[in-house]
Amino acid sequence: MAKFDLTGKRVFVAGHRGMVGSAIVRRLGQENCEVLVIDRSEVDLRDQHAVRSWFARERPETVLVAAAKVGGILANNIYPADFLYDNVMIEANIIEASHRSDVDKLLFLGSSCIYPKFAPQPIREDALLTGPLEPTNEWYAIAKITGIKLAQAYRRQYGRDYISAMPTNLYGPGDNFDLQSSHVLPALIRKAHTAKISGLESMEIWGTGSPRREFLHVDDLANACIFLMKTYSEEVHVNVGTGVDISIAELAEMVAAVVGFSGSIVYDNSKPDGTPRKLMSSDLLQGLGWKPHIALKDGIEATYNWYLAEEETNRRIGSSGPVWFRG
Ligand SMILES: NC(=O)C1=CN([C@@H]2O[C@H](COP(=O)(O)OP(=O)(O)OC[C@H]3O[C@@H](n4cnc5c(N)ncnc54)[C@H](OP(=O)(O)O)[C@@H]3O)[C@@H](O)[C@H]2O)C=CC1
Ligand SMILES: C[C@H]1O[C@H](OP(=O)(O)OP(=O)(O)OC[C@H]2O[C@@H](n3cnc4c(=O)[nH]c(N)nc43)[C@H](O)[C@@H]2O)[C@@H](O)[C@@H](O)C1=O
Repeated sequence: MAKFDLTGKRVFVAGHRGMVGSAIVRRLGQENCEVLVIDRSEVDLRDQHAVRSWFARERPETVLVAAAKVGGILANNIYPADFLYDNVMIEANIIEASHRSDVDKLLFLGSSCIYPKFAPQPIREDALLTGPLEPTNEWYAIAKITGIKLAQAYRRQYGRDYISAMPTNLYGPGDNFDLQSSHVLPALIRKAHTAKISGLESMEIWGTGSPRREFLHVDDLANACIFLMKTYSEEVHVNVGTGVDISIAELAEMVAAVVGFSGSIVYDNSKPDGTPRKLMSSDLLQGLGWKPHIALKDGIEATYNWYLAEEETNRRIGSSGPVWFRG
């Protein structure tokens, strides 16, 4: 298929207030296109009628699906119904409404958790559906696999150019720093910062510290999304990562060093480790000509600075809770 041109297009970013959606909106500022967004208070994306009506009225020409029920290992484990139901409804409604409204280009965002818990490393795209999932996030994973399959099904049955990208663990400005529902990297920033300013001797982290994860800055992801929108038109989903992973223990040391916390790190083994390792193969995406630019340490420094600025803003406006607290 021909390369896709965003120029002059009405581009709907679903989930524009989230970490990924807001990064995509920032990145689209470099394109000559019109960005459309919806507030959740106006349209709950789980509501089929509301979604269809909005599409019929606003007529987007292309769509990026960054809306989802998202959370770290604990939230995924505690709220399986929300992670399955919300995500299936959001993606099914948006993909079906896009087809009805004749949207021909759509990018669906999944997650590296779609792959089997013990997939061979680095995990290639063809590892999908080759083995059992990690139990802490199988509900979310099944919803995300459904999203990939929906995009493929509309391509096969209706010839739609609907593509899917599978990001690795993400972080950056706009992340969720609530300790119960967040992912590990923002949690470690907040824990190290709290321990530092409280003069604590230690900070506690979950699990054994031995699991390995791959981390990508959200601005790199946003770049990859636009790159794929413009250049990619195949049925197979595309992994988006750095190709490099790190243990949670090493990550905790790195975050503590950036934040300036010099106490000890204590492991709470009652919390789950989850998948032992999920390093994705980046061969497909890098073969297409894309690569990330933000090194992990630089990205953590920038994210910590963003966190401090948010905290300062809250202090100045006398907010009862930080704006980044989503508990
Ligand atoms: N964060 C990560 O590490 C990773 C994320 N991803 C994927 O990237 C995408 C975005 O994630 P991320 O930005 O981190 O998540 P966020 O939680 O930051 O953002 C999710 C967005 O979806 C919106 N949303 C959720 N439910 C509804 C609903 N029912 N109706 C309307 N809007 C809704 C939220 O709206 P509101 O702001 O109003 O709450 C929010 O804007 C997801 O598809 C996720 O699976 C993939 C891999 C890793
Ligand atoms: C993106 C991805 O994110 C999730 O999968 P995950 O990678 O397992 O998620 P996580 O970031 O929460 O944890 C990574 C590792 O870090 C350890 N860990 C230590 N200390 C803290 C801590 O304080 N908080 C958290 N959250 N984890 C901690 C934790 O025990 C685990 O070993 C799923 O939502 C999945 O569906 C998904 O898509």
